[in-house]
Amino acid sequence: MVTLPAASHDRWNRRMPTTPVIEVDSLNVVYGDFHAVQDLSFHVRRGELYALLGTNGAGKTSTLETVEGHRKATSGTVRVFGHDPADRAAVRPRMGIMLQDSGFTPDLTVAESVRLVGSLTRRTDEVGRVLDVVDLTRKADTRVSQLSGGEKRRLDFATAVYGTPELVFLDEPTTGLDIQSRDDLWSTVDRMREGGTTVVLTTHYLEEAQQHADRIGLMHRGRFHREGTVAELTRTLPSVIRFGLAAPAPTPPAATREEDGRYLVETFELQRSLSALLRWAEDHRLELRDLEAGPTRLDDVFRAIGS
Ligand SMILES: Nc1ncnc2c1ncn2[C@@H]1O[C@H](COP(=O)(O)OP(=O)(O)OP(=O)(O)O)[C@@H](O)[C@H]1O
Repeated sequence: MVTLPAASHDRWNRRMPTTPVIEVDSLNVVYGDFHAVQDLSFHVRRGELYALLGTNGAGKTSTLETVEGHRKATSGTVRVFGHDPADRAAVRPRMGIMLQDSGFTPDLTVAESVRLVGSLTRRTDEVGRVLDVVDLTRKADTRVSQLSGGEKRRLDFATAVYGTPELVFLDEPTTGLDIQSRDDLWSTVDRMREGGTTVVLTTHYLEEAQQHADRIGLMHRGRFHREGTVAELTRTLPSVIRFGLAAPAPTPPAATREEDGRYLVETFELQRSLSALLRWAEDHRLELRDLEAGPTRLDDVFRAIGS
């Protein structure tokens, strides 16, 4: 079971100054008679990694498109570096956006595509440096149409890396990447953050959000279901102990049987419940098979939505 990165909250409290890079206040996005984003407010501070997560159709894309300046708010205010994001000249050179598909022209080479990022964003960088960071140096002269899915994703990442912008949006950044490429991407993001870059992340890989985010906004049906640090989001749910028993065995105390025949103990006192269970197993000379014990994971917070 995953152990919570206890450092996350502390790290954020210790190191993050309070200057907001993104300020969203009472944002509403309405499509026809459908209210997709409802009175949403959140701030992202300089240097913070903020993960906007949520159920399908929760309104994440609508929110991000508004913050990125691609969509107009129906009402409410959005400020990026203190500017209206529609003021592209003021905002765009300072932010890098890694979309789910950047839509690079298939006939351009990788190097030409990266160069194009520079001229479109008006940020300065060395094409060679960017290719090196996203590990595409060997593919510099390859056409975009000939890249593998993972290589295309790394080229998408170049849009966020080019010129090391102050603010980076990563939309499902690691989808389609192998483990090595994922680790490399996160190392690059970590290095950018050490230099002060602010990151807004959306992902369906909750473990990545749990591991890397300072704070999480968890959306459901246009609103925040919860918002806070990973620890704050998971603290309100009990920790869990799961194990199996060789039949026949007496029912262990405080445990419920799950559909797969394993037992589940939910507790707000993990250490005490675990030692009670171990004593019980010892007394009955029973083996607790595939014993797992740990705090609530972000997955469990998601599963609790609507329940
Ligand atoms: N242009 C549009 N016209 C009408 N409805 C829209 C439009 N764009 C989005 N919606 C609706 O608004 C809601 C929020 O959509 P949005 O794409 O922002 O959600 P999301 O959280 O990004 O979802 P997912 O995780 O499924 O990508 C959905 O119910 C969607 O069908």
